[in-house]
Amino acid sequence: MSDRIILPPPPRVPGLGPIAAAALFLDFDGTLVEIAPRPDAVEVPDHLPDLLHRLTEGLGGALAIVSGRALGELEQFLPVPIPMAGDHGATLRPDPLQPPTLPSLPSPPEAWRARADALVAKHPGALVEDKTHGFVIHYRQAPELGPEAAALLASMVAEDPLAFTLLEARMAWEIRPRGASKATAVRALMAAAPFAGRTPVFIGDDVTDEEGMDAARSFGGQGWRLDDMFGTPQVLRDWLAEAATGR
Ligand SMILES: O=P(O)(O)OC[C@H]1O[C@H](O[C@H]2O[C@H](CO)[C@@H](O)[C@H](O)[C@H]2O)[C@H](O)[C@@H](O)[C@@H]1O
Repeated sequence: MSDRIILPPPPRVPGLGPIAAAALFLDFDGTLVEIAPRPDAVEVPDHLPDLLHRLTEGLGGALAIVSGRALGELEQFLPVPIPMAGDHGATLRPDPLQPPTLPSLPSPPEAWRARADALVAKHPGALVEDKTHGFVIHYRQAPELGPEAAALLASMVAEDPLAFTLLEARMAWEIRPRGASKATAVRALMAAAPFAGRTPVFIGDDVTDEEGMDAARSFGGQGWRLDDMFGTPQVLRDWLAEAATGR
């Protein structure tokens, strides 16, 4: 793999200067692709998988998708051999040719999931999404459910606060095990080649990305919010395409 890409400044902050020897950490939903009405309705532009593959090669392998999505879903949306971390860092696949590593983490009791199902059943359009070690209540199609979903999941986490935490996402509430986050994913990836020693740049759109951004900063790198630096996923994709040319 070559190592020829120098990241250009983001379009909204041109004074930032180019970044050589970068390691790029990219969030998926709302960052690489536009938010859709449902998790399964996301549209991935045809050119995006190949673009990410070329970028990864040009960065000497140091690009990873770091997402709240389950790894299997990421692999379907982006069927290219690049490093990935799914489930908010609970599933790591640093080497795309090796099986993922699954840190030992708790999973919520079945009864919690059943209570979430019962609530969602009363709100047409809402849905529950399963994760390897948790689940999400999505209320984008049933906005009135937001506060009740938050209260229900908060009451569950209060039953076992050492094992689980509540995460607010975009029109969604999620139960996640403690011990995994986008920060743990960045730290694990930065511990070894090809990421170690590079300048990490984490790009995300959501409150769930803040931990990944902070982790990147702790390695002397940068955490960029999509809104501040690019504005939209389309502008980010254009910037990635410019970076991939290596000029
Ligand atoms: O870490 P990310 O890659 O940003 O993933 C965060 C969550 O994204 C998905 O939900 C969000 O996107 C959906 C599709 O655009 C949207 O319908 C939903 O309202 C958003 O919350 C995904 O379903 C979750 O599993 C991810 O954790």
